[in-house]
Amino acid sequence: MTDSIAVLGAGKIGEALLSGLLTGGRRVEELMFTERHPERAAELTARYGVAAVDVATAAKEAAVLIVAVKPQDIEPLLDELAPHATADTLVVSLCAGLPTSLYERSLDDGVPVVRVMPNTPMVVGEAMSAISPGRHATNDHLAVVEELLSVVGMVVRVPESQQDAVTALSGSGPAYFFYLVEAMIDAGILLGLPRAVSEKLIIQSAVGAATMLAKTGEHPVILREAVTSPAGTTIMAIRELEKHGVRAALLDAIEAARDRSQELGKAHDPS
Ligand SMILES: NC(=O)C1=CN([C@@H]2O[C@H](COP(=O)(O)OP(=O)(O)OC[C@H]3O[C@@H](n4cnc5c(N)ncnc54)[C@H](O)[C@@H]3O)[C@@H](O)[C@H]2O)C=CC1
Ligand SMILES: O=C(O)[C@@H]1CCC=N1
Repeated sequence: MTDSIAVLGAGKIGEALLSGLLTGGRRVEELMFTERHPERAAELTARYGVAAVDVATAAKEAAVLIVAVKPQDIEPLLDELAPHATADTLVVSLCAGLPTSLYERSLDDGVPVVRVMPNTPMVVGEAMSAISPGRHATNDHLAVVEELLSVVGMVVRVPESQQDAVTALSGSGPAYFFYLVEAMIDAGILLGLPRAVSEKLIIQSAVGAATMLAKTGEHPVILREAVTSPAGTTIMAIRELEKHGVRAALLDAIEAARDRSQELGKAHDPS
């Protein structure tokens, strides 16, 4: 099993990872984090018992450093990290858009970097994480990251050139499903159902549909056709979705997210 792990920047995704790792069997003593805001650090230590440390301590004590700050905050973090990271430190970036080359330019030659796009369902052990090696990351480094992240969900390897698309699909993906669920609950309210009933109906339908997708291996079209009776209720709803361009809206939305991921990378590229 991997040695100690430090999360650098314990916001939403950093906390989701810490909590997922603890639920998945990691011991508190194997984990640590850095956090710019002391109140936030105190809150997390109180909640999980994990120690807040400084970057120098994290780099000295942890075998894996997981960067989870906003892309916009990466430069000061790299300035802090650069004097301490060596070829024995594995740096794992969770930051949307940021290429491994950005880290390699700032850190000593030979520091291995793995770029990861996870998602928040890691908090319930159902993350989808895609990982890509930087220039100095070997198969062994990828295996370490796979082992670490498999505790909180599924892991796939992708070429780094696909990471902006992955970010738009599975990194942001949970938000699209939450948005859809929110809108469907509102529809229940529109039809006069009590909110609690509407929430229960839609959330269990989402769980059921997701479980069917995951467990039957059937294509979504086949599963949808099985719900859609001739001249029935479902086809009336599908016609409205098509009329309102929901499919095209999704294609545009995910393309916009991919473009934003590319922009975030370019904003930190001096060339
Ligand atoms: N929220 C999500 O669903 C996902 C986020 N990501 C990526 O994870 C990263 C973090 O995102 P969130 O957790 O949503 O942001 P966040 O703003 O909730 O968390 C970032 C944390 O880093 C801390 N921080 C900033 N600079 C620091 C420094 N120099 N030293 C120590 N702590 C520092 C901030 O105080 C904050 O608590 C981003 O790069 C994002 O692209 C990736 C996948 C999913
Ligand atoms: O919205 C964002 O930029 C981050 C990256 C993927 C999910 N949340």
